[in-house]
Amino acid sequence: MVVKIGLLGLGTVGTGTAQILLDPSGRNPLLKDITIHRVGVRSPDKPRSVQFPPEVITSDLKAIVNDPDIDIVVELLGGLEPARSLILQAIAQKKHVVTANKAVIARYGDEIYNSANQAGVYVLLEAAVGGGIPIIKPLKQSLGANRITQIIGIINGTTNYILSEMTTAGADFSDVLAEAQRLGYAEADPTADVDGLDAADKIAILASLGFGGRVQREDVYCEGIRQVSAADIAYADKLGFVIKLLAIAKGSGGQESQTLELRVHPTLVPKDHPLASINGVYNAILVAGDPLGQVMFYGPGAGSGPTASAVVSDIMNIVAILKSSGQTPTLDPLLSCVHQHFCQITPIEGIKSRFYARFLTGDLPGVIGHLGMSFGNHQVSLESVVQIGFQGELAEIVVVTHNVGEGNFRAALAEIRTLEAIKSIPSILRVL
Ligand SMILES: NC(=O)C1=CN([C@@H]2O[C@H](COP(=O)(O)OP(=O)(O)OC[C@H]3O[C@@H](n4cnc5c(N)ncnc54)[C@H](OP(=O)(O)O)[C@@H]3O)[C@@H](O)[C@H]2O)C=CC1
Ligand SMILES: N[C@@H](CC=O)C(=O)O
Ligand code: NA
Repeated sequence: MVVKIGLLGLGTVGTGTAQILLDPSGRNPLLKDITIHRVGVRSPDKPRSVQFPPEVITSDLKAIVNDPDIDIVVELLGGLEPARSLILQAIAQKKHVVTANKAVIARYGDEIYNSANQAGVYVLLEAAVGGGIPIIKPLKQSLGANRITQIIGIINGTTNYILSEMTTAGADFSDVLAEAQRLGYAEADPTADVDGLDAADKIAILASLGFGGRVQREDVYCEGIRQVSAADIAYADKLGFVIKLLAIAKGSGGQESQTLELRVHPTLVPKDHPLASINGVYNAILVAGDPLGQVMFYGPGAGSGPTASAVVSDIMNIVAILKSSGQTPTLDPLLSCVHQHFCQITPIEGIKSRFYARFLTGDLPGVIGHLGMSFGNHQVSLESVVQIGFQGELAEIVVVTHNVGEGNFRAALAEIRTLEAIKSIPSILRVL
């Protein structure tokens, strides 16, 4: 039995996927039973690094999802539309779907999985989070015996690449972003990477799997890396931290958790923490659960080959099922998406964390005392206060707090902004 693939998209990930499927020697024998039947792109005449006969390539994507010969639709277009409609149409035609599209799944997962469960088909998405790192299937299967309490990850390769280059080479933000785009790591619109939206899509998916409920994408609190400056990277270094864009999901009771913390923001990570040494396009996801303790998944989080490796593993899973049963009478609950309810998410004001804040002040006696007083007025206790240097006439004071309520911290800052000596607060970051 030969399984026929309809490949939607032949860009960075589509090309990597085609390259694996067209070169099966030395890989799992299942790959020899897969053929790329049709390929859908925007511009069929564009020169490509993988060649297909002209009749295979088309810009008519609807014809692919409706083609009765195709068993599995592999959606590697990106963006919300037409990707969402094509996935739904493929499901309606009772085709299995493999996708790398976290943006669509994070927003329309509810609609897509309800349709897929009704149609009795799989929608697999290993490539959507962590690129080549196996994380979706481990959360669905290998870690299923645990009560998951935390998922903390560096899950955007582009921003990790940018922050790493800014830290090690003192490189300029826009130059590094251009290089990440050239290397195929960034989204078509890199705003999704830089503003933390891509990481927010991904943590919504991971939280849903780890905590056994669906997640509304708009409930994920999200800050990107635009406000992270060379000065903050240097101060963090002096204080024993590196700055990383972290995605965090926490719940106290595994799948019975009443509420979840769900957030993405640049974070000062202690240099001895396992996530501190994850650099470049690499991603890492730390999962904590009972009775497992902690496990960390690490590897290339973006790029053509690594992401394609995850796409093809999903295709192989479906091919193995099709070959062993000839059909899919009931969906395997460890591979499909069975949960129905939506998780409650704690608003960011209700979350406790440590903070780093940098102040530019007049170089006057008593400034540090006034700062300490204002923090104290709002029950914000301080771990350290240091005056490290000057910017022109202004003194630069950096404060790191203990674990405090976000609401208390914001109230203290509001009071501090009214102090005459405080000229500006150029950065406020959270500390792990
Ligand atoms: N790049 C990466 O490292 C990773 C990407 N992903 C995800 O994988 C997916 C694909 O990303 P990537 O390969 O980088 O994207 P690219 O922009 O490199 O490729 C997109 C492909 O889809 C085709 N396409 C896009 N829109 C349409 C449309 N409306 N009609 C017809 N064809 C269309 C393009 O056609 P044409 O070639 O003619 O322009 C192109 O072949 C995205 O969901 C992304 O988030 C996930 C993990 C890592
Ligand atoms: N743009 C994403 C690609 C993979 O999901 C990233 O940089 O991580
Ligand atoms: Na993955």
